[in-house]
Amino acid sequence: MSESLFEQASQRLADAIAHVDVSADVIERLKSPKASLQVSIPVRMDDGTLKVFQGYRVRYNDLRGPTKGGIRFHPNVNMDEVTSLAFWMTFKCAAVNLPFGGAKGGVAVDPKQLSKFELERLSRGYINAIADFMGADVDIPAPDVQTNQTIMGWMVDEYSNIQRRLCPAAITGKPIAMGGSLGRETATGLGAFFAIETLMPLLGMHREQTTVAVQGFGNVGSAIADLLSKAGYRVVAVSDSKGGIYALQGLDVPSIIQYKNSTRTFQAVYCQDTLCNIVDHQRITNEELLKLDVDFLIPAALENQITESNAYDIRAKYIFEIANGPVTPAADAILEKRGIVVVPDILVNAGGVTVSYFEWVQNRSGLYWTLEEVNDRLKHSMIAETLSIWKIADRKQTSMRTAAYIHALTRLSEAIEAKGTRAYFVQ
Ligand SMILES: NC(=O)C1=CN([C@@H]2O[C@H](COP(=O)(O)OP(=O)(O)OC[C@H]3O[C@@H](n4cnc5c(N)ncnc54)[C@H](OP(=O)(O)O)[C@@H]3O)[C@@H](O)[C@H]2O)C=CC1
Ligand SMILES: O=C(O)CCC(=O)C(=O)O
Repeated sequence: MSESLFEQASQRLADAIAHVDVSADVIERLKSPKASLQVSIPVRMDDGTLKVFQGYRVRYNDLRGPTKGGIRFHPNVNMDEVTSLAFWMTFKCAAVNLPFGGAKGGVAVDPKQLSKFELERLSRGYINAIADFMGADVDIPAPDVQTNQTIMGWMVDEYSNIQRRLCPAAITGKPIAMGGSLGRETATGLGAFFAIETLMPLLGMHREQTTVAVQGFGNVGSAIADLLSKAGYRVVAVSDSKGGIYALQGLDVPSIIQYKNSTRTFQAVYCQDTLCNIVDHQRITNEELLKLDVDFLIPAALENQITESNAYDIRAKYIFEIANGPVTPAADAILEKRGIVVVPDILVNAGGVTVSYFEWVQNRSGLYWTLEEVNDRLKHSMIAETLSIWKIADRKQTSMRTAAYIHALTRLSEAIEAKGTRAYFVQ
């Protein structure tokens, strides 16, 4: 029988434990989620029929602070996936030293099939169903796959209505007009950019000679492609759920973003040489994109994209995981043997939750920051944590992933030990 996603995720912890002096209590506390909730969400559809959707929220661990993590709307959402994502959030928040634990949520739905009003009713219904499970000091949701600022706006409004007071700090990634932070929308991409730029000199790489392929062209994929191409990297391939586009001489990313925003698909881009400003571009599949001969491969879509069945075909020199969990543990082992360096999700994509933290701080203090302030703080944090993880990998002779888990586990262990054992745990 194949392993569940959560069993795979847990292996990352096992790899790190071998390198850190942590007590059996700490390991035991981190093996399972603190609380998991599954809810049925009845939604009145525009045609008058009633549909019930399944929603999930998992609070994995709150020993470093209230739990934090996004909400995903996707047909494949299930408890195993949400638990894994909540586990990764726990280690991500600790890896970049945020005073948060980890959580994640989602609804099994294809939001592309819903009207805007149906989507709003579903979003409000989800919050209604999990309202007792969340809050600014308990659990703070945010956007993830196929959710965005608008949806967070409906959600925070619904939560505030339930509480009969404004609760901006209960959800981050909101519209600016509702207390959202400047810079949150681009934060995941920008955080990844700072991590990459920090590593460039250490890897002996130069922007202009570096080719990049990005899988996934949503919030984070389009942002990182744009930032890298503007900084002089050669972005040669991008893709969305329908397939990708490749041009050896480099793509005109801003034109593709504009086209994607107006059509929601790359299909049109393939046929629009003038819009892409490229002559020799070709259409590729997502599987082909992963196997391109590039310097940097950036998975920015979903988990389990690089597995033992395609890991031997990967030709990139470095993989920067912006998606959560795009490389399986079995693939990791193969890539490591082949000398391909994987820079892990819990570091590379931590910019989003970092600016979510800044949003929460601003909501609670009532003092709002400039975009420059937000981005400067993000930059400072990403550089510091990337260098710490790089140094651990060097000192302990481990992969960057294991180093990131060692870094996070050390902080989690301190929090767990500091709390001590409550009397009722002792027989
Ligand atoms: N949003 C955030 O702040 C954060 C996101 N992440 C992670 O980044 C990843 C992407 O999230 P985000 O950008 O927000 O999500 P979006 O929904 O904005 O974008 C997802 C992108 O992936 C594409 N996609 C979906 N399925 C596939 C597939 N099978 N092959 C290739 N591309 C596919 C989508 O295509 P199409 O456009 O056709 O739908 C879309 O372009 C996720 O793993 C998420 O957990 C991590 C940290 C923070
Ligand atoms: O911004 C947040 O709180 C969470 C972002 C998220 O879901 C993630 O990092 O995977």
